[in-house]
Amino acid sequence: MVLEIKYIDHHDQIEDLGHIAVLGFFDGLHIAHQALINKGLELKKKTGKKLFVFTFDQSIRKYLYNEPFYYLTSVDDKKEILETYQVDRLYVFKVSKEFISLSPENFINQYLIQMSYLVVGFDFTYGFRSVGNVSHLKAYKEFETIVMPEITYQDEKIGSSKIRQSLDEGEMDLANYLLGRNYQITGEVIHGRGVGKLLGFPTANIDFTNYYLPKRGVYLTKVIIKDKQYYGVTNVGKKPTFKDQSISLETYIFDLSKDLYGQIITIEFIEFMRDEIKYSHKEDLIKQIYKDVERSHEIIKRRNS
Ligand SMILES: Cc1cc2nc3c(=O)[nH]c(=O)nc-3n(C[C@H](O)[C@H](O)[C@H](O)COP(=O)(O)O)c2cc1C
Ligand SMILES: Nc1ncnc2c1ncn2[C@@H]1O[C@H](COP(=O)(O)OP(=O)(O)O)[C@@H](O)[C@H]1O
Repeated sequence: MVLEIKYIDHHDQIEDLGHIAVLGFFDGLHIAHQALINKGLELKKKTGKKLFVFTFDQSIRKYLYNEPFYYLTSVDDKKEILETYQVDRLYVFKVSKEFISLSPENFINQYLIQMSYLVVGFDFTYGFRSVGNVSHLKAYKEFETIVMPEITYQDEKIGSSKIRQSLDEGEMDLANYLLGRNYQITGEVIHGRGVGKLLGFPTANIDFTNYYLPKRGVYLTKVIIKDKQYYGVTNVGKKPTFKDQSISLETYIFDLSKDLYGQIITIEFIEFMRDEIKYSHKEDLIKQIYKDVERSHEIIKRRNS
């Protein structure tokens, strides 16, 4: 099903009447977010109404504090995931000074008053200074508000902070469990320094822009290129063996030999294998990468058996 995507700003109004709106920033679109979407889907099946998801183009908190935001899922990632859920439309609020100044009442009146159902999480807040909350929403008689309770994992709230923490620790099994899929980064293949080919391991360097990077080191990954799937070994890091200290995300892709520059590819992180090492001789790094490739084949076998 093709999902329609509409960006809206503080001038826009929503013309559709009587549908289901699931609201949230949804960074990660993890299993707790998926519970909200599933609730919306259940209502859609029961009532025949359309299912809309409302999200924001960036984190309002980071916008307020003027901090950079490193996301777990881009808007395009969210669109792709929601396509598998029979969501009819994705509305993306464009965060701006005017948008965040909307009072809670104006926010509801402008965008949501004509909906039949609102589905939100227990800690959802909205409107200027986030003063609108779920009890305010429940007071509206125009629509029914369904509040989804907190979902926990080992007594902790499942959320993007917990996922970021597991990515920081290289705990990919936990991160991927909480996400309900493998953590992935999609971006354009850009030029590196051309050293990879000289080492005998050409690597596709990805422009990861504002994505949250997992712990520095070497990973077994899956690589998706135009719907075809490969395995690879990915290095996230500063390549301490060399002088260049910039962080890169680069992958040696198995069973592939072609020019990838300019293509948009997806890297899925499966398992953290080791930390980055600073070698005095590049020959030792080459030997280590041979070992990484060998070990990654063993991991693939173990995981697929
Ligand atoms: C599987 C793998 C493991 C790597 N491990 C290390 C490492 O431990 N230390 C290091 O300095 N660089 C490591 N690298 C990065 C290489 O140094 C890098 O691929 C090379 O510098 C090529 O950079 P380029 O893409 O800019 O040409 C690794 C790369 C791969 C693909
Ligand atoms: N198996 C492969 N895995 C990754 N990239 C490959 C592979 N085969 C060919 N390439 C191509 O080679 C380029 C990488 O070569 P490399 O010397 O590492 O250059 P750069 O420093 O620009 O990344 C990739 O961007 C891609 O176009």
